[in-house]
Amino acid sequence: MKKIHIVLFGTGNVGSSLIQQILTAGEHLKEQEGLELKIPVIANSTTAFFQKHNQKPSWETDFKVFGFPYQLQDVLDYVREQEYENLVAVDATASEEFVDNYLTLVKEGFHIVAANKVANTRSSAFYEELRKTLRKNNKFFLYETNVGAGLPVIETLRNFHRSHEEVTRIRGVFSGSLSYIFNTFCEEERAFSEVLSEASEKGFTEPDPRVDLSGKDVGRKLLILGRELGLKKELHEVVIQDLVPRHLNGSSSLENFQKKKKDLDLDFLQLKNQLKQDEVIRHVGELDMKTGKLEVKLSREKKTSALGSLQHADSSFEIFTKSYGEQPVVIKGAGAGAAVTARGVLTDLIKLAEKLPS
Ligand SMILES: NC(=O)c1ccc[n+]([C@@H]2O[C@H](COP(=O)([O-])OP(=O)(O)OC[C@H]3O[C@@H](n4cnc5c(N)ncnc54)[C@H](OP(=O)(O)O)[C@@H]3O)[C@@H](O)[C@H]2O)c1
Ligand SMILES: N[C@@H](CCO)C(=O)O
Repeated sequence: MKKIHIVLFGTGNVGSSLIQQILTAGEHLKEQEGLELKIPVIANSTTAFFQKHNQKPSWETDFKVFGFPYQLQDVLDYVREQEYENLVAVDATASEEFVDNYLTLVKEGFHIVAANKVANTRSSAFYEELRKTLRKNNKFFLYETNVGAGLPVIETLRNFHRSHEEVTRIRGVFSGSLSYIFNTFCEEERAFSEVLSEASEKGFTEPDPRVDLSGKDVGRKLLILGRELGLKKELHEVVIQDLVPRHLNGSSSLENFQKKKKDLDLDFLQLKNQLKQDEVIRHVGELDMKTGKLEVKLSREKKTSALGSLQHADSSFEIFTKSYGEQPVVIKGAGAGAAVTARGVLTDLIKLAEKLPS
């Protein structure tokens, strides 16, 4: 039986669903994959919990009762002392700062599986250094859920790139939360801020929903896909339509934004009122490999079009390549949500295990 030891950072929507899915899939993984996934350490931003035995369904209570304030070094010391084999750090945070730990984690013997998009969208220098450090230490970094949650977008693109298939363009609705927000807002007579709150409650938005509304989250996804295809770009080069009013942007607090988010309602209502009867608003990302342009913007689409007819929190990625010609390869489905994202992380863990010795 192959054993993987997971140190989980982040116990929010994605992290907690992942624990539940690993617990539920435990016997199946042992029987079908010959794989045992253990989670000896669970941590959020302030508290860590060292599980002396395997994880239990009661992990949340244990986390509250036995969790303690920690530094990363405490975790590193603990896992070294336990001599765990096949260590994996799962980054289910949205933290910019946590990514500062990646190089240390790799040097300390961890593979990394990340839902967090930050590492892949920092400077090219960091992007390269991380990959160099991974190679030098024979470690793997998997991050399928960085784009399209559980949808196999990165894997598909990587397969095209590896087989020398020329990807010319990718267009689509890259954001699950903004898909839900505009699908609902255009369909129903409700205030924009109300729909935004609902998307957050359903776990579709980033912890700070302005990361979605500002277009930064989709900008990141475009950059991640572009870099997979060999494009040398930085996040600041993505052309982004920012939907956050200036007085509520990153220089004001999240609390202030939550208090005043009704300020968004009038502008979006006016936008909706300008639509023709057969039109809807969609939040669209475009990556043009020929010009190297990456763009995030709102677009008026026909209700009957592929993007106009999207439902729920569905994303849709239209991938144009040389061999497929005018007809794109389309990957479509839930683009956000704890369950689908956690399933994508779990799939990455299984793929990682296949690469490791027994
Ligand atoms: N939700 C989705 O549909 C979806 C889809 C694809 C990818 N993702 C990505 O998945 C990640 C998590 O999303 P989420 O919805 O689960 O967010 P969330 O519910 O806000 O959870 C974030 C978790 O990260 C923890 N955290 C923050 N900083 C940390 C640090 N420095 N060290 C350890 N833990 C830290 C938080 O702990 P505290 O409570 O202590 O702050 C919290 O437990 C994000 O990067 C997001 O982009 C999400
Ligand atoms: N906030 C992101 C989560 C998935 O990355 C979205 O709405 O698409």
